[in-house]
Amino acid sequence: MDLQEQLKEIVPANRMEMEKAKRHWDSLAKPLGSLGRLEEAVIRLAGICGDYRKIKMERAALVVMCGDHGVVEEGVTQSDSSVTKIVAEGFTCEKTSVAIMAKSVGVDVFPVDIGMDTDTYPESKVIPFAILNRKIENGTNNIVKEPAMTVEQCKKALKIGIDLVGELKKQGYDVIATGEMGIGNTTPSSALASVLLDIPVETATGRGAGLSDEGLERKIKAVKKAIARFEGEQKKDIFSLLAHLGGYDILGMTGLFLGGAIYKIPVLIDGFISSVAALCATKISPESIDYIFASHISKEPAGQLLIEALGLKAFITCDMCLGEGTGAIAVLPLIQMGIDVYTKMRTFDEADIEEYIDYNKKAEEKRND
Ligand SMILES: Cc1cc2ncn([C@H]3O[C@H](COP(=O)(O)O)[C@@H](O)[C@H]3O)c2cc1C
Ligand SMILES: O=C(O)c1cccnc1
Repeated sequence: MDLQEQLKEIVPANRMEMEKAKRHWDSLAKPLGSLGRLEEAVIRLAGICGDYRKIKMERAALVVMCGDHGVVEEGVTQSDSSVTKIVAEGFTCEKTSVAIMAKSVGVDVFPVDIGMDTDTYPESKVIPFAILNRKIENGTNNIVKEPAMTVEQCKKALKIGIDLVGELKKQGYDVIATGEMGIGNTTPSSALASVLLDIPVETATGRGAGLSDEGLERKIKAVKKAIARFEGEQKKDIFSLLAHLGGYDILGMTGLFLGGAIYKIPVLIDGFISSVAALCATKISPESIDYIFASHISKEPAGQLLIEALGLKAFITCDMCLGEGTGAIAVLPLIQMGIDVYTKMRTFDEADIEEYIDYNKKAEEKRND
C-alpha cells in the first residue's frame, strides 16, 4: 500500500469504548478519578483496542531510529557523527542507557539504521535482528545549505516507520515506545519546532547533548539560517517542510506515530526529538493524536511547550534529556500498573461499599442547565 492510502486508514479511537472504560473505572472501589493520568491512559487504550474489556500491554517494543545529520559540520554539537554508530551498536548488547533500562522492564529493543553515515548493515527484513537495515541515505544534507533530503526520501522515511509498526504488531507487540540516536538531531528538531509552533528560534533551541554558550549561539544561528532558507522556497506544504528541515531518524519516528494510528496500537513519545516527530505526525494526520501518549517532559527548553501543543499530559517530569527512548521506557511500568488496577480491582458492589457520587459532574450538569 502506498503512503497516501495508508494515511486514509486513520480514524479516531473508539469513543464508545472509552465511555465504557470510564464507567468501569468509576465502578471500582476507590475515590473517583483518583489514579488521574493512569485512568486517562487506560481509557484511551480502550478506544484504541476497540474493546474496553480487552486492554493489554503485555509486549512492548522500543524502536530506536538511528540517523546522521549533515548540519553537524556547523559546529552545533559537542560530538561528531561517529558517535551515532558507536551508541547504535551499543543498543544491541545492553551497553547504552536505554538498552539497560529496557532490559530491566522486559522491553525488546529494535535499533534501526534509517540513515546512519556508516557502511550498510547486512540486509534483514526479519525481526529481531541486531540493527535493522532500513538505510535510506548516509546521513542528511546540511540543512543550513540545502534541503535535508528530497520529498521522496522523506516519504520513504515515514513509510519505514509505518511499516515497522505493522510488522511489530503482527509479531504480537501491543505497544511501541519511540527512541532515536543521531548526533546533531536536536538542531533539525529545533528548526521544526520553531516553524510548527511558531515560536522564536531561541525558545525552541537548547544545548542538546551538551553545548557551551558559544556552541548554543552557533546552533541558534544555524537553525535561523535553515529556516530562512526554507522560507525562501515556494513550496511550503508539510512534506516539503519535513524534507527541508527534518532528519531520517526524526521522520522515521513520525512514521511510527502514524503507524500506531494506522495499525491501532499505542505509541509512546520519548523526549524533545520524539515530541517534534509526534507533532509532525499530527500535522500530517490530526486524528493520529488519539494513538499517541506523552511520557515525560524533556528538559530541553521547548519540551513542555511541545507536549502542551499536542494537547497531551506527560506522566512524569523527571528532568531527563537523554533521548534513545529512555523516558518512554520509564513510564511503561506506570501504565501497566494502571491496567492492572483497572482489570483486577474489585468494584464498590463487590466490596459492599456505596457508590461514590461524582460531585464534579453534578456541578457541571447544574451549570449547563
Ligand atoms: C554518547 C551519547 C549518547 C547519546 N544517547 C542519546 N543521545 C542524544 O544526543 C543526541 C542529540 O543531541 P545533539 O543534537 O546535541 O547531538 C541524540 O543522539 C540523542 O539521542 C546521545 C548523545 C551522546 C553524545
Ligand atoms: O529530550 C530529548 O529527547 C533529548 C534532549 C537532548 C539530547 N538528546 C535528547
